Amino acid sequence: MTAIDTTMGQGGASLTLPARPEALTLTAANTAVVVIDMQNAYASPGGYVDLAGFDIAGAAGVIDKIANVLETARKAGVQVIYLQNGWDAEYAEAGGPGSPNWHKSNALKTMRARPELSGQLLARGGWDYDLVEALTPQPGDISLHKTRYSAFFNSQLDSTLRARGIRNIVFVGIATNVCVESTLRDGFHFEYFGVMLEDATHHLGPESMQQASVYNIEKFFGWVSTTADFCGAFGQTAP
Ligand SMILES: NC(=O)N/C=C\C(=O)O
Repeated sequence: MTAIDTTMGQGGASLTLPARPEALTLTAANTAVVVIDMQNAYASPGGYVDLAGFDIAGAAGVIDKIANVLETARKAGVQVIYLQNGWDAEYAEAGGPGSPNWHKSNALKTMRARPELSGQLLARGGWDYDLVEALTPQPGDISLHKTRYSAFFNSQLDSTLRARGIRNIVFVGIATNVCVESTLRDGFHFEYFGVMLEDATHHLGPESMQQASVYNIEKFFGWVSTTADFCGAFGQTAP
């Protein structure tokens, strides 16, 4: 099958990333790895999603996969961009009762139900907001803050990507069916090619959520690949 060419003839050493439903031809320079919300809130016992009653057993497994992806990306000269989800310590950025976010956020709901947790969940400056230690950003990586599920909303992600000529976003992180999919969908509408590494993402809710996102992305919004294929393709490029 012919690969889809995302380089638009702009030159640079191109490579082919195996993906479904089509392989993609891209360059290290026109690609970024976007790490969605690998914070204690989403991946550590005692973090927000654990306290809110979600099963986080599968989260630990994606940390190692993401670490491999990031190591390969940095060596290949692919820009690594971290997103962290949350709000200021006073939760003004979360919106008040006039915001759907105030009503739907399970972090805010958990704190309302358990006032002893007030101020602890997803508040900038706290442990819950911090990235998991194993995925600490390295020199050259970019860290951005976001306040809603989509990393494109009210953030610097689009300008950061456009200023660097990046057209392809490789997604890793948590949660597949919430912030990863929301961001990939918005990226699609902003003309980015979104590729999700299915084994470097983890869902919230039943396993069928992961499968539904994979189907949605493969069929409508982007491409699905794996850690092994990403590392195989980019591991052979000189920076
Ligand atoms: N990072 C995410 O996918 N977050 C999902 C839910 C939340 O932040 O409440």
